[in-house]
Amino acid sequence: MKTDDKNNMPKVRIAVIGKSNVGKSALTVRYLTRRFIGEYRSNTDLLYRQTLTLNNSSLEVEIVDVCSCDIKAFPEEAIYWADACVVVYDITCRNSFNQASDMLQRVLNLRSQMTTILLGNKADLEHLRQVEELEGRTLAVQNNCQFFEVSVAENSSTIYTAFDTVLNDCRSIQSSHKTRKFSVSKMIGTLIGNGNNKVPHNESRWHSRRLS
Ligand SMILES: Nc1nc2c(ncn2[C@@H]2O[C@H](COP(=O)(O)OP(=O)(O)OP(=O)(O)O)[C@@H](O)[C@H]2O)c(=O)[nH]1
Repeated sequence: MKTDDKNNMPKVRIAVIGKSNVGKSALTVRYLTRRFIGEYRSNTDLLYRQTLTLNNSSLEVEIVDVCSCDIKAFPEEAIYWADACVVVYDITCRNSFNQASDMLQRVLNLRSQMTTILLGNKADLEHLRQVEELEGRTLAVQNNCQFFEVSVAENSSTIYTAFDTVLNDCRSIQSSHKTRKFSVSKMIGTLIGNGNNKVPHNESRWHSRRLS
């Protein structure tokens, strides 16, 4: 299990990706603070760190909010860094759905076992809808991930369900890795490596932010 070196607290890292303007920053800030920030302009990737309580235990959560990524500038580094990925689109923007579809494929090509969810945002704008809920659900099924439709603006409770699903899934994977690690000899571990298959990443280039 990934732990914080200082206090042994379990840690889960999440990458939030999707086309520009789908609400990635608003979603991240809403989840961590329950506040809605209407205009959130940023031209850099932001790394949020927060200690949360999940199932009565403390958990260090790190979320990288990848700014305006598209398929040409796919955030590979963030995908290798993270334990889980939240792919966001805007239900009023067909193009953002198409990009989410490409991104899902790309994520799963890089890390086929990664915990991934698909999230359709701006459900409050029903009159402007361009992507039916069933299309989102179908895309998620095709990519073997969970699907949620939410409105960050209206503070849908589904936002918290979605993130809790991700965190619970990551923690159970981390626990099973930990158990497995102790059940094989150090020699085998040395020979086969840790199986992370991760490329080096430079976390320091992300702007770090702690919200309260
Ligand atoms: N109506 C509505 N607007 C939303 C919702 N979520 C976010 N927005 C608005 O959508 C716009 C974009 O939100 P951001 O959070 O900046 O989107 P982003 O994906 O981080 O954008 P980039 O930083 O450009 O990648 C802002 O004007 C938000 O107020 C929502 O659920 N409903």
